[in-house]
Amino acid sequence: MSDASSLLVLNAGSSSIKFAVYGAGEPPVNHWRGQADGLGGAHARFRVRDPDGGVVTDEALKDSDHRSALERLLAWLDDTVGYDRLLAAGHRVVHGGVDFHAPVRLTEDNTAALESLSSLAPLHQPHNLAPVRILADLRPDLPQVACFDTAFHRTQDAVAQRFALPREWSERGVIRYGFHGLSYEAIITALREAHPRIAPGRVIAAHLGNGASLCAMHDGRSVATSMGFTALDGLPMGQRCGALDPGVVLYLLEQGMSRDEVQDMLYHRSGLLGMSGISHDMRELLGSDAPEAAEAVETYCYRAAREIGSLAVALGGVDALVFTAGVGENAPAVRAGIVGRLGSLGLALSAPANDANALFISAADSRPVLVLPTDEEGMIARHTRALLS
Ligand SMILES: Nc1ncnc2c1ncn2[C@@H]1O[C@H](COP(=O)(O)OP(=O)(O)O)[C@@H](O)[C@H]1O
Ligand SMILES: CC(=O)OP(=O)(O)O
Ligand SMILES: [Mg+2]
Repeated sequence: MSDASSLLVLNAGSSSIKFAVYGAGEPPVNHWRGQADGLGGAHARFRVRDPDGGVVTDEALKDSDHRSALERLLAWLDDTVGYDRLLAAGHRVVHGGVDFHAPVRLTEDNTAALESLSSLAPLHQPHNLAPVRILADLRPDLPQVACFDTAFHRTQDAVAQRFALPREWSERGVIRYGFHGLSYEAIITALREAHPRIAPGRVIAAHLGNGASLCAMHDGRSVATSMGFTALDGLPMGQRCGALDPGVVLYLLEQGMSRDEVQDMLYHRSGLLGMSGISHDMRELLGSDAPEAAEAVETYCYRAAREIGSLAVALGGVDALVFTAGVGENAPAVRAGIVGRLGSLGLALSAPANDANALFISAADSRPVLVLPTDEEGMIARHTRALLS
């Protein structure tokens, strides 16, 4: 495969389709990134940027459904790289369940199998897979590949994946899958390439974005992670509750809430939004002087620090900590609120480096603490290329 051919990468959500276009050489090189957002609303837009952030296209979408957005994207690709130059589409699919441990070429059968996992990732799975169906219809000859958020964690020991439930349920796939695996793989790949002394060590990565989780890695392999059976577990997130006493769910049901109402509350009305009553957006909470905003941020940092302590035990110590994703890459106050609680692990920040969002933000006498941009799309491009060549 040559760089003259292109790979399309899609990360589709409920109201947006994020995409990136790569040259198909080794390694794939990014040419454009973009998104169709506001889908389903009155102000859907289609935007494309070059790798320097320059705006290539920014226009309103006449029709705001996912199919129209993909039609616009394909038309733009036809004009830009040409129909024959597009070799494949690689998709982020959040849940691979028991059966999918590595990227796969999508067929009718495995697409249906992945759709059947939708209740395990209601925020993501149906939206990740809708474009697969639409593209299969619009471009039946285009190979499509699914890359899973869960796959990277399948190397974990059984003890890390087990719930303390009756064995029959573990055997039926009720285990800790873990998510954000493409992001953690991108982080370990970046460490291997630029910081080869850190990569093989005991590394904890904190992916703090809309969803948030932690991953403990040793020798570049996932050892433990904070998310479990679904992407609700672990850290409090923008709108999701994170780890919760399961007795709370029973109590809510007993109080007369329906299953769907409980699901809506835990996925959409909890986390930073629920605690603050103001917003799910960390930027807004950090800029607010309401005490509820400060309490929500404090709980977020406290819980992340506690969970980092738990992962440090799973690793038998920690050699480096990496922050990534929207909050991790851009919010010095959150990093300070977390690392300020981790002195007992030998971790401390340099305030000026942290405030500058520098690559290394640790104090001189601390183990390394880094800020690294994640690149889920780049990882998908690499997997898609590898699977097809
Ligand atoms: N400068 C910033 N300060 C604080 N939080 C930020 C900043 N920039 C982005 N964020 C947070 O990052 C979150 C989005 O993270 P991101 O990784 O882009 O999410 P996703 O890719 O899952 O949609 C936003 O909800 C916002 O709260
Ligand atoms: C799995 C998950 O939570 O993903 P995101 O952070 O994109 O919502
Ligand atoms: Mg994300």
